[in-house]
Order: sequence, then structure tokens, then C-alpha cells
Amino acid sequence: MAKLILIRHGQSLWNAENKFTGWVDVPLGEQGRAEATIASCKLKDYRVRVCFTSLLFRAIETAIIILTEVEDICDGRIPIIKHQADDEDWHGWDKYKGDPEQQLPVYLTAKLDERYYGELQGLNKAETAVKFGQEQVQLWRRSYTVAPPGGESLADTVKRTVPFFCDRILQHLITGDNILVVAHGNSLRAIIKHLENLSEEEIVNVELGTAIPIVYDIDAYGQIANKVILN
Ligand SMILES: O=C(O)[C@@H](CO)OP(=O)(O)O
Repeated sequence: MAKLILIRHGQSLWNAENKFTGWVDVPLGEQGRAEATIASCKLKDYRVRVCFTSLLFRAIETAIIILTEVEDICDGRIPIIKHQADDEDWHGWDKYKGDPEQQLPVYLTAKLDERYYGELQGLNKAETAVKFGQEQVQLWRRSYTVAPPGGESLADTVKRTVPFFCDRILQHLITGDNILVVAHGNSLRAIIKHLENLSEEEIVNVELGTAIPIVYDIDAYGQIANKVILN
């Protein structure tokens, strides 16, 4: 049965400062890199065939630390980062095909980017709660349909993450490939809502810690057979 490993990136420098981050491309700090290393050790007995991350550096950095701290996770393959060919800054170095059997492709996609936090990006979460009220800020952060000012609701995030999951990730799982997905608190909540068939009320209570692997067994019908959280 295929393994699906979902993991939020390690602590970023803005997570540490309690700032709304969204699409701002803030890297990991020392603690975030240490968390990613610990996640790699927790995954030492797992073997991954394909990895997907967002375009944001904190997710890419976490993925590469996981795949390279304990190299056995790659099962003798070399992780090769597959940049988006339609990126205007793409220089063509992804044209290398090589032997697919020797590679562990790491696909980068904006579809897995964090939920866009609009006008809240860069603001301190505690100060924002004082200004707008705890209840309003909690709705912006965790409700399914309420979007933060100028940003995406979780329902909006579902519209880009779930089709990508169904079109690009599920096919690998159904054929038995183990998959690592490194993304963000809310882009992963969007996928988890779909995968676990959670209601709009249930997803409100789902919180993901930084760099905590969630491992699903996925059967040949794309259904969950088991779930473990490697706390
Ligand atoms: O700032 C963000 O982009 C996210 C994740 O860190 O915040 P929240 O905890 O509100 O989902």
C-alpha cells in the first residue's frame, strides 16, 4: 500500500515572530532547519519515490533537508528539483532528462502555496487580534468560507490544491508510489479536508504543527487505510 506523507514546513523566521505570512517567501530559521532534520530522522524507515512542494522557499528547504539528512529516504535516488517550465525566469536547465530510475523528482508548484493572507501579511497575529477581536481573527485564520481582507478563504485554497492533488498526486499513490508532500498549514488543511472527507465545521479544529509528518496508507482506490502522526 502506498504511503502519503504530508508535512508542513519547519518554523520560518516569521512563524517565530508570530506574523501572518501567506505568500511572503520567508525562509526557515535555525529552529526550522532543526525541526526538518528531526522530521527526516522520524522518516528514516520510509522510502519516497516522488516529492511535491510549493514554490515557497520554506517548503522547498524543508523538503530538501528531509530528503538529504537521512539519504536512505531517497532509496538510492538523487533528488532533482523540477522547476516549472512556464516560469519566465526558467533557464532551461530542467531539460535534463537522464535516467528516471536514478532520480527522485521534486516537483515545485504554486498550487501548494500557502493560503494568500491578503492585507494581513506581515502583521503580528496577537496585535491583529487586539485590533479586530480574537473571534474575527480566528474566523480569518481557521474558518472554511471567511476570507481574510483581500486574501483567500480556505474554500478558495481548496479550489487550487484539491484538483492538483487529484490530478498529479493521487495517480502516483494508486500505482503504489510513496509520496512526500511538503507544504503549508492551510494548503495542507485544504487537502486534508478533502482526503479525510471532513465537514466545514470539522476542518476549523485541524491545526498542523511545523515539520510533524502525517503518514497515510492509501489503497488502490485512493482511500485512506490508516493514518499515523509522527509527533
Ligand atoms: O501565517 C500564515 O501564513 C499561516 C501559517 O503560519 O498562519 P495561520 O496559523 O494563521 O494559518
